[in-house]
Amino acid sequence: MTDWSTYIRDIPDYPKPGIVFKDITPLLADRTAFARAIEELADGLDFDKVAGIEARGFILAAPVAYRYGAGFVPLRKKGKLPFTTIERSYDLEYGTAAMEVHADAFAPGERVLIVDDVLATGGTASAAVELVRQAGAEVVSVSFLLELSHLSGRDRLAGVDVRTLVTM
Ligand SMILES: O=P(O)(O)OC[C@H]1O[C@H](OP(=O)(O)OP(=O)(O)O)[C@H](O)[C@@H]1O
Ligand SMILES: Nc1ncnc2[nH]cnc12
Repeated sequence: MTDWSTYIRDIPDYPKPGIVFKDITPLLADRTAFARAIEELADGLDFDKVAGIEARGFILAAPVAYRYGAGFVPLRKKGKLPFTTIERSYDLEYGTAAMEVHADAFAPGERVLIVDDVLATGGTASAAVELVRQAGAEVVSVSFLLELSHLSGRDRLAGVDVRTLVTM
């Protein structure tokens, strides 16, 4: 059993006063912890593609796709994708944003695993689920390194299979 919390540090008042930012860079920098995290984010799941959420989600989602022989699809912040896109707006713990995916990113019915680093309010992840479904694919699961349980993000993912490696 890995004690993931030893690799995640608290940064108070970042990026705004009152927010305790969970910094995962110590975990990423540790070869054993990083490899285990990639393994455990998707262990036992059956999927065709991994959709990664910009930006920190990309760091995890692309290695998961490579490790499990799946394709990778970026879910990007508005204005970054060059082809025709589908868009969704969402709220964050510290602001609002919009997310896009290429309209042709998935074949109809493809099985998709969504990967991100942190589940906080669930605004980002629920927008990602809607976006992937709107693009014609099936969301098999959403996997996170870390869940901030006091923000109740799981409530916004009701009916979706959710996996988190550590809860804080
Ligand atoms: O559950 P929520 O309240 O939606 O918050 C979680 C999201 O917030 C962070 O992303 P952020 O938008 O800060 O972007 P970054 O990955 O580019 O730093 C994090 O990486 C998640 O995507
Ligand atoms: N407190 C937090 N720390 C790191 N990433 C986050 N994303 C949303 N809230 C966050």
